[in-house]
Amino acid sequence: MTPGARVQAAIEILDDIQGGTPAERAITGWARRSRFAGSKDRAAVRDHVFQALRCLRSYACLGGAATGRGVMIGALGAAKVDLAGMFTGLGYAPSPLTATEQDAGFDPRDAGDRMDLPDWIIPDFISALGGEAEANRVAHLLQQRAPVMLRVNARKASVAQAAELLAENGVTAVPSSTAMHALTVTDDARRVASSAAYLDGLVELQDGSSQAAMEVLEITPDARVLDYCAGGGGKVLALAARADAQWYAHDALPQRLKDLPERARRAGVNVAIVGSDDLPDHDFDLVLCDVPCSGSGTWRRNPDAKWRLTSADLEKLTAVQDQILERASALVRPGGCLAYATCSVLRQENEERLEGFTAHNPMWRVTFQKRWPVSEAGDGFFLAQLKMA
Ligand SMILES: C[S@@+](CC[C@H](N)C(=O)[O-])C[C@H]1O[C@@H](n2cnc3c(N)ncnc32)[C@H](O)[C@@H]1O
Repeated sequence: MTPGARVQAAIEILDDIQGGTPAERAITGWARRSRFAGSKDRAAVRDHVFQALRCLRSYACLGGAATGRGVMIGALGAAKVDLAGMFTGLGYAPSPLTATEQDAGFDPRDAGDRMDLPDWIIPDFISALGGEAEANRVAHLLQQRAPVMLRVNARKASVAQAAELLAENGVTAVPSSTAMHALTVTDDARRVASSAAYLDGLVELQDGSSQAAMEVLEITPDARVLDYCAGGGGKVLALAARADAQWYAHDALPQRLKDLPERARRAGVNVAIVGSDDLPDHDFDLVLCDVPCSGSGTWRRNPDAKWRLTSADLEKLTAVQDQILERASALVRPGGCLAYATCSVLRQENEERLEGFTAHNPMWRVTFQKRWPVSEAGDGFFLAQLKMA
């Protein structure tokens, strides 16, 4: 595909997304209809779409329209691409800009346009981040592509050994100060999944802030540790890499756990999967709740989510978070710990949930609480540890 044809494909996919189709489904649908597109074309089109979604409102201003075409005009203009050279109408390239389109763009003025956030969330976003300066900084980072980060499995390799092995397969990765075993991939992230370091369990894909959070949880030797919302198992695998304990994973949706056995095998650890009916009360030394959340600290990885989230969704999420805390707390043995984590920056999903929980359950107190900020080397993440008084 020519560069122009890739832009035209992105325009069509963005129109599909604006029409209500979730981004992943819109991209997959286009790829199925476009058998001529090779893997490099698919990656380039996906990159266009994801970057456009990160900056949907600001690009719509710059391009003068909130359509797929307007957004891509804004995106390419912001990237200083020669628009006349791209919008040629030749082959599958988009048609040339009309006179109206050439003059339609303007600089984003409103806060929501500048920050690329839905209007309804801006007050909460600013207050959660302690003021406009930090909110603008974070919003700006969410407009950019996220770093690709790896966690080196300390059971199998040092950070330096893992970086060396990755380099043999064409992946360049450098140590990150965000977490002890973190690497940031600086070149050819697409080769990670087929690299020997990945296939042999020396590295896992994991954001730096998640890694840093899993470094601070207290694990006593031989403890019984339950990852209550385990999903793909990223958190329990990070914990299992640093301590010897008995590891258990649970998820309300068991299909979410499907990759965990293979990931645990690669990592060289045992993680037992437990169903909801097989969870005895007061049985675990530590129960980690990495709860479902808005993902607002990770919106640069999943930018579609920031436009889909509504205030009603946020309310439903906080109700689920409360239910999880209540249920998970009953699984902790006397003297044990409960951990609560989100990848959200919002107070409603973090501090306010803990305030509500400890108000209803005064025997629990928060012993540790930390926010990891959105940065060049990590997503927004929140972790609290609670003990029974
Ligand atoms: C943030 S994701 C977990 C990510 C995972 N810990 C990781 O590191 O890969 C939240 C998970 O919670 C699960 N979940 C949702 N509601 C739940 C509930 N009531 N009880 C337990 N798990 C739930 C979801 O299916 C989802 O897999």
